[in-house]
Amino acid sequence: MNPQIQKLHQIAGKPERRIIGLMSGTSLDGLDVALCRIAGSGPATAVTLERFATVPYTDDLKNDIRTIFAKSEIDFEELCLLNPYIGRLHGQMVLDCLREWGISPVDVDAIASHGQTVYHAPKSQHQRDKFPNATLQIGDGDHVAVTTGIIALSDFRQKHVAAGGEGAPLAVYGDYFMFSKAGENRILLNMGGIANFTYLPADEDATVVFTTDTGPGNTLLDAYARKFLNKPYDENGALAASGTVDADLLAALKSNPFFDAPFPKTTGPEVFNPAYVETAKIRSQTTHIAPADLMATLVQFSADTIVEAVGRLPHPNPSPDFRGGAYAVYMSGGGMHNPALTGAIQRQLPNCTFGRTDELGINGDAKEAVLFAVLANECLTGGDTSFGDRQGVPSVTMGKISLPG
Ligand SMILES: Nc1ncnc2c1ncn2[C@@H]1O[C@H](COP(=O)(O)OP(=O)(O)OP(=O)(O)O)[C@@H](O)[C@H]1O
Ligand SMILES: CC(=O)N[C@H]1[C@@H]2OC[C@@H](O2)[C@@H](O)[C@@H]1O[C@H](C)C(=O)O
Repeated sequence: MNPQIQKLHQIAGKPERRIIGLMSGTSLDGLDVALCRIAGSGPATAVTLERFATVPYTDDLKNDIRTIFAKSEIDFEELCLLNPYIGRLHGQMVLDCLREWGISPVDVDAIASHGQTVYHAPKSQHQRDKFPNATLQIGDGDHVAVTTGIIALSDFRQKHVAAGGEGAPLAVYGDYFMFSKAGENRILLNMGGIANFTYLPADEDATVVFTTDTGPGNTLLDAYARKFLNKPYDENGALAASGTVDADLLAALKSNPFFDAPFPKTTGPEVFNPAYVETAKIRSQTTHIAPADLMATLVQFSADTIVEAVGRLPHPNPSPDFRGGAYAVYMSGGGMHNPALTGAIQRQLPNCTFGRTDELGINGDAKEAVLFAVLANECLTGGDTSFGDRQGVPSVTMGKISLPG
């Protein structure tokens, strides 16, 4: 037997595995590196987050990625070059983190690498009959494995698409395994570039849970912070807090079929980008809106679309203590650090309690990276949870395996 297959077999049989989850999201702020200790699988998954770091992307790398990011027309050579380049870079970033943490690569069982999403095109968006849902992540797993000498699992989203999903959101699997709690109706709200939430009903029914994108989280805020402030984001929502919401522009921004489509659904910066905002400005005759008022309106747009999606949740199998729309909301992702955004959400959901996933043992900035470690763990050792026969939440394990030698 190939000794590496033997090693894979041995890792899959261990009672506990050390897996590094890697996530670099749509904000392009950096690579999240989460070193996890994971025991069990499925609903019995137990995760300890041992170390976490965000390795910032250089401006040079951000600019390189932006040349091909979320665009329908790109330089194909750039895409081809960035695929191995990002794989190697992510591998090197893992090695740098391990050195800093004083941990040897031989003490890590696997890396779970999300890669860099460069284009996301669910059918609802591309609307071309003969083509399926589609999504593309680069930073090939073979380069991660060979660079680090550690077995890598990667490209998680393709199996989801192959099995009938949109390739996202995948958070439902990790959220259900890690955060579902009998007796509490929970919402796990992640506010990254795009916002999404997972619905975890109090009866813990796996055939009911789902995650859905709700629309923009920080992506539009960041784009205009770059323009108005020459900064990567509007720190603590300061500019937004100094402005006033424009009702006409807000209505124009909300006028998109994505918001009326059923759950679960996905979107991305391919739809919600500055061109979308500029079109809405023209439609609402607000082209001369002041920067602070535009930021305030964009914050309200993100907040309202999150709140309105929560308001449309079904309430199946309510538990005896169901409080009619009162959920325990646990936030994660960079948007939880923006009080303008969290305030606008909390004001509109007075019956909900709000906390961060930190209270549940997982740092909210690390949650998505941890998710991929959990998905890799499931691919290696689990895979028998049935999420039912529903569109968007196929009962499959995900991740392709790259051997380092
Ligand atoms: N102090 C802060 N004030 C305002 N915004 C903040 C603050 N800290 C972080 N953010 C926001 O969080 C963003 C980073 O969030 P995160 O790392 O969750 O995004 P991501 O993982 O790239 O996104 P996605 O989940 O869509 O893939 C920043 O770009 C910024 O918009
Ligand atoms: C295609 C893609 O990379 N989507 C991301 C993105 O970031 C947030 C949102 O849009 C979500 O759908 C997804 O990531 C998380 C981790 C998910 O799949 O659950």
